[in-house]
Amino acid sequence: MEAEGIWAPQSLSAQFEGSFAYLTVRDRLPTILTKVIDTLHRNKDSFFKEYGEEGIQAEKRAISFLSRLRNELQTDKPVLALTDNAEDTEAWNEYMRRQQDLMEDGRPVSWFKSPWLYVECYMYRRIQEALYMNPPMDKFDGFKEGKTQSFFESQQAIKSLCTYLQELVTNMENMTEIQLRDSFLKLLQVSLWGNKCDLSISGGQDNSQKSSPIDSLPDLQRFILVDNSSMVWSVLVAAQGSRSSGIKNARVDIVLDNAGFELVTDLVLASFLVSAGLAKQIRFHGKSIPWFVSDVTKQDFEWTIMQTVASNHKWMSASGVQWKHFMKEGTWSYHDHSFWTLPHEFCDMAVDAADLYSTLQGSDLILFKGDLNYRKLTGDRKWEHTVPFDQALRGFQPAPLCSLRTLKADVQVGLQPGQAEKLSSQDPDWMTNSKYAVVQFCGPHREQ
Ligand SMILES: O=P(O)(O)OC[C@H]1O[C@](O)(CO)[C@@H](O)[C@@H]1O
Ligand SMILES: [Mn+2]
Repeated sequence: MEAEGIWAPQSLSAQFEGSFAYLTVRDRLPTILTKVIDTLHRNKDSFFKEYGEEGIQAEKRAISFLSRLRNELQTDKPVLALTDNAEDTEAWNEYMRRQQDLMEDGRPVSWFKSPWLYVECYMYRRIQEALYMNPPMDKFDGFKEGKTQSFFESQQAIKSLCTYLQELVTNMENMTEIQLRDSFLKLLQVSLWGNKCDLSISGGQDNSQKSSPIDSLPDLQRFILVDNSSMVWSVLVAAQGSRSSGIKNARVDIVLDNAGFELVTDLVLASFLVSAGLAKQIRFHGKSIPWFVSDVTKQDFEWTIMQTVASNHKWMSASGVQWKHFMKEGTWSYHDHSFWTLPHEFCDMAVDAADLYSTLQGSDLILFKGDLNYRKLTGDRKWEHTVPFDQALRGFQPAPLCSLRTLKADVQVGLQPGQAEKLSSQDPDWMTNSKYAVVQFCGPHREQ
């Protein structure tokens, strides 16, 4: 397969029976749809209270739409064009035509025959269509309850992380560069392992952080298969150097993944970067519609900061107050772009979302959180494990970038020869059980 003249292997797909993609489309996706349907049922009374009979009728129509969708999926029907006239509808339909052109012998694009990345994203967009088509349901987030619950279930870990952050901030002035580096590396790893806590891999089951995140780090170190953290540090230090010479202010972009505990770990890392003077500006990127069960939307982002402020734990609330202030003064900002909820591989961004690509070019470092972002970075393809990360990016290089990801899908590049074979013999599920992680960097850097 060729895109922009750069060769890439086949896409992962449910057409390969027994593959993780196959099991996801067969088992996990219908379960997620069933949960959304249940959630709508359970909220019937509140729809009635808020919107009266109109609310109940809209809920019924959305449920029947979702039941049909589940049936289409389970019986491998052709995927349908979207009809909701939203901002991104045409982009989705255009992408469907592109997929159709890739099908051999003119078979229709369908759930089990097409690329996994495409059909999985498509399912979440169809859930949104069910709501868009049935106002006043269009504002409803069927995953909100799960995200809220995962935040509350991780309270202990959040408190201990915020306490750690506030201690660092208090002692920052007396810290040597080595201590600063050490603290940065710890918080980067906390943000990395925060990615274990998504709700999509567990079909919406509790996956929250229970133990102290800092204390767990030494035991987890050996599960990091590629660790380019020192390159990330070098890039930050270099950007800071140019800032002191008055050339620019270092800007870090964080492409967020999940709400709940993971989001807090990202906020803590971002808070540290600003307090330590390693970044002057942080731009968070989130989703504009509910996505992959637990992904952060603007509403989740604001809610999380508000809840942190309102905590009765001294250091948690102090952290929340600080974050609210960062947002107010513009040091932090939240952005969403429809591209993050399209099915495209990131190598398409320069052409298909040129505005987003050029915005990202202004960054000194982009952190991509989580598994789905990794799948999009590498195109979710059957790469050999030893292919270099920058090759799998196929020209996607808006700025120095780093993926922080626990492995939940069977695509992994940039390993040493023999490393994958050894892992397979020790732990056959190493690519999907989220026990392993990578900190994978691409971009120019100087070792510090
Ligand atoms: O929240 P993350 O880390 O992007 O993970 C999303 C999950 O959804 C999947 O895309 C599969 O449903 C996996 O790749 C991953 O388990
Ligand atoms: Mn996610």
